[in-house]
Amino acid sequence: MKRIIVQQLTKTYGAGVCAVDGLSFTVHPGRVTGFLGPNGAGKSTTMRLVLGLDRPTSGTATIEGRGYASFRTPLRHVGALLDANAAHGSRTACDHLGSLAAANRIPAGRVEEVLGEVGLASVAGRRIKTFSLGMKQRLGVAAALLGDPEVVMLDEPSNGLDPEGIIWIRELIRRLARDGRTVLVSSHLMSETSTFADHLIVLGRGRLLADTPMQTFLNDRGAARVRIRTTQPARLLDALVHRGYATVQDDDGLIRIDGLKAEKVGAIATQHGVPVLELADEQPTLEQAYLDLTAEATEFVSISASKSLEG
Ligand SMILES: Nc1ncnc2c1ncn2[C@@H]1O[C@H](COP(=O)(O)OP(=O)(O)OP(=O)(O)O)[C@@H](O)[C@H]1O
Repeated sequence: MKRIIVQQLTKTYGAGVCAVDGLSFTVHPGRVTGFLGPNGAGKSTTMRLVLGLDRPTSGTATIEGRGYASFRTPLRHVGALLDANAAHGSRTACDHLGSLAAANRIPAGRVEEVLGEVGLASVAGRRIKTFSLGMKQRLGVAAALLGDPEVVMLDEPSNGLDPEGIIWIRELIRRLARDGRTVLVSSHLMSETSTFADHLIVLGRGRLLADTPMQTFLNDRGAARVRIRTTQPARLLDALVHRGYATVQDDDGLIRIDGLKAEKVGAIATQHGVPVLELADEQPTLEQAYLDLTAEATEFVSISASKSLEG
């Protein structure tokens, strides 16, 4: 299977905007690579450069060394969903996919197959302009899958999807990787990315901030945290605060302690004769780890967020 290889990629728009700045990374087959970064970090620009929709100012973005434009039937090698609104609204879903299939020497029967796969079989003859955003997203995914490509790139694929659609796209993404394909998926939704990504590439202001397995990213960035539930929270809180640990108590009596492991908290509880109902180390969330990494690289922070950063 082919890799996406980005080497020293730079894209400057007009006089001042450096959307992508000396970027190098490789997206490998057989796993899902989550592509993360704040608004304006350069994710879409990078994907557009891989697809030959824009020319790099310098550097290269290739499929195993070959530029996208050099493929005579590109959809049989690379499938991508970038903009769900890109399809002509006056065409039917079937016509739209049919013309893509013809241009890429893909058997016409494949159109019906992918429409079924994305759940649009019953609206195949409807004009695309009558589709909801979620339906357009599904059609974009159908176009990406049409040529049974080895490489799949999806930009915000769950945009506009209902809860059932979100589960569907997650499973589809996982399956594409299990098939051995090279899968790059951008998203702003951290909780969702953590359900499908094996590996992460994080951009900030056009530069590479991280290129790492997701579990390593979580372990390296997330602080240790324990949660404990007891019948005597006040007594335990007393003992913990006395030792100088930061604690937070939820309304339902659950206590969270930063910077400690469950073993240590259990020992303190035992020492003070506090009965324990629940005790566990908490896995750091992708959101915490990501915010920690990107705090300094965020181009568009809200006014309240920037005030709290200054404070
Ligand atoms: N055609 C263009 N002309 C001028 N500037 C552009 C153009 N396309 C993108 N940019 C700028 O390049 C930077 C990167 O944009 P890009 O859309 O790649 O970021 P992104 O990470 O995909 O953001 P988002 O998460 O908001 O989709 C931004 O500052 C953006 O304004």
